[in-house]
Amino acid sequence: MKQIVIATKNKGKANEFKSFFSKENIEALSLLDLNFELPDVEETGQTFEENAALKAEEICHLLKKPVLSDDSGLVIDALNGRPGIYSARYAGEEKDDKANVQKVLEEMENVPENQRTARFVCVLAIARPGENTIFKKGFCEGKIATSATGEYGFGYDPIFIPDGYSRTMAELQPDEKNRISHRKNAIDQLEEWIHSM
Ligand SMILES: O=P(O)(O)OP(=O)(O)OP(=O)(O)OC[C@H]1O[C@@H](n2cnc3c(O)ncnc32)[C@H](O)[C@@H]1O
Ligand SMILES: [Mg+2]
Repeated sequence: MKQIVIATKNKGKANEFKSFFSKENIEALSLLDLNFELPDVEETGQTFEENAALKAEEICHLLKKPVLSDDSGLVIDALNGRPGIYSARYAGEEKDDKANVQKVLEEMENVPENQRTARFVCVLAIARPGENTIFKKGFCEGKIATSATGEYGFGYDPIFIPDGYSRTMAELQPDEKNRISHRKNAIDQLEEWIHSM
């Protein structure tokens, strides 16, 4: 079976990639699956693209094979685009999903329904030894709920209501999230590269 390394230590993301790639008969291995220690790549970029490139290129350089990375986040209009590229560490360096969700809910407390628009963004980078890095970007439009509900997914899923739905992303079955998500929309654009693997 073909394999692809995903430069992520996020279990929720890793599981979604495993599900997408298994449909193509490719095994997706995250950094959590590799039985040697790889560094935490510092995400010092100012854009999703810069951070995705940092993660894919550093791990590609160490492993000497193609590596895919994902830099993603939640962009909220009423918060001028925050948490954006800081989504993972919005409430602090310990990357606590529940604390991040709570911080957003508090900041959005007095924002009326029609101003709660937001989108998930996913930038994928594929770094290959000796070649230029490829980027693909996907979005999922929606709005911010007034409380957290649902047990599926990860991150901000419990407070994100995708357009066309009345439930949060965390209330959707994983298969359903994976049909409409920002990650799915970015991965769909990888088709040509996947078939050239
Ligand atoms: O950098 P890696 O190791 O991949 O893992 P990370 O969790 O730090 O990932 P990012 O730097 O890309 O930060 C993205 C954050 O945005 C949020 N996020 C991204 N995709 C999401 C999704 O599908 N559903 C809910 N929240 C998501 C979630 O809080 C992530 O921690
Ligand atoms: Mg990160």
